[in-house]
Amino acid sequence: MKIDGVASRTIWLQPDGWSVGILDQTMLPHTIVRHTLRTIEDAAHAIKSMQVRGAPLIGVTAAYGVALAMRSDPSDAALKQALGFLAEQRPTAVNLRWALNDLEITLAPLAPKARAAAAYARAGEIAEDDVETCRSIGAHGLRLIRELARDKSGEPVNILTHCNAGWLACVDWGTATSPIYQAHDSGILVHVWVDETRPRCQGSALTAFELAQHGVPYTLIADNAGGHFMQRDCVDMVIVGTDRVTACGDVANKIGTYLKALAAYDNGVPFYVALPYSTIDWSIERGTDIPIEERGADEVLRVQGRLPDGAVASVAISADGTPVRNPAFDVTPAKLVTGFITERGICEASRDGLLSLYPERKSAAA
Ligand SMILES: CSC[C@H]1O[C@H](OP(=O)(O)O)[C@H](O)[C@@H]1O
Repeated sequence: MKIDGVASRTIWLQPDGWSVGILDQTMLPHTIVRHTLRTIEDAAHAIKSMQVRGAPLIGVTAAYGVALAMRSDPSDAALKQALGFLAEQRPTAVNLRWALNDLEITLAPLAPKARAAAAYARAGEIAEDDVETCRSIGAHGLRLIRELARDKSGEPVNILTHCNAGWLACVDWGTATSPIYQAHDSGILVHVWVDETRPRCQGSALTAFELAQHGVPYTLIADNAGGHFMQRDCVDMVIVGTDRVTACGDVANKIGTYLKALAAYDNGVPFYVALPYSTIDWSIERGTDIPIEERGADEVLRVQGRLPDGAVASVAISADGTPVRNPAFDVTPAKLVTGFITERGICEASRDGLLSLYPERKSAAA
């Protein structure tokens, strides 16, 4: 996608052929800052600090983190240490484990001297696969939006989304936003209700930013307003992303998603989850088995913003010493999900639904 009219991605291999560039998402929307990752520690910090975030992008960053580690020390011990170190950075998005498993399978059989080049090649393949996968998610999701548009008599299709499952959560296109971009680009009138998504405000800081850059009409709303707009027939569908879907269709996503799913269910609003194959965790069935990341208190106690003089600052919004819990994700049970939008098509949120699109998994899922 584009930033100020210039084609941009969230992560890229630098011209030197080994260091890795990233867009620092903790500085958006106020400033565009790009960093260079030169070590596995840089990659781990980028994931942990949420300079890069979003399940697919976390996976790609981890893959390049392994490549950086292999450039430094390709030994068996170093490979094992690198995989374990990166896996510790964030627990919920299954793409992190998926990518690390992929790199382990790719690199373990190789002679150490061959590992760095193979790791960079595989990380690049994973990144390019993510671009095509997200484009395909958009093509399938476009069909749903086009069907809704038929009944709108020239009015926009109103879509609510939560957090950021946009191109900033991936390498390009996004998951939840890809159908929106493709509908907009094909001339279908769309409007997006953007949940601000406290406490990290990925909606107000990231989704609003990328939709504005693409010229997609949107309205930023408080997280607590979504149910009200659904009740007033202002929402035609909900599309969110996900960090992990179980083999039976339960969905882990940014905290607050479950509440939106309840409001959608109560108001008969279609609730879709967009995801790539790499976000399906075939090893677990129940959403309650998904590890939920607990993040620091300051994310709730403080907000970052731009001062009148343009400087970006963090300010406290609660009294010092306020006790905080900060779960970063929640789990939406499959029964509240209308369907999944994947790179292979659309299916119901169930084991059978997922296996209808991924039949090669039937033996493993038995
Ligand atoms: C396409 S994955 C997007 C997914 O990841 C976000 O979490 P975070 O910003 O903490 O990495 C959020 O759950 C999005 O739906």
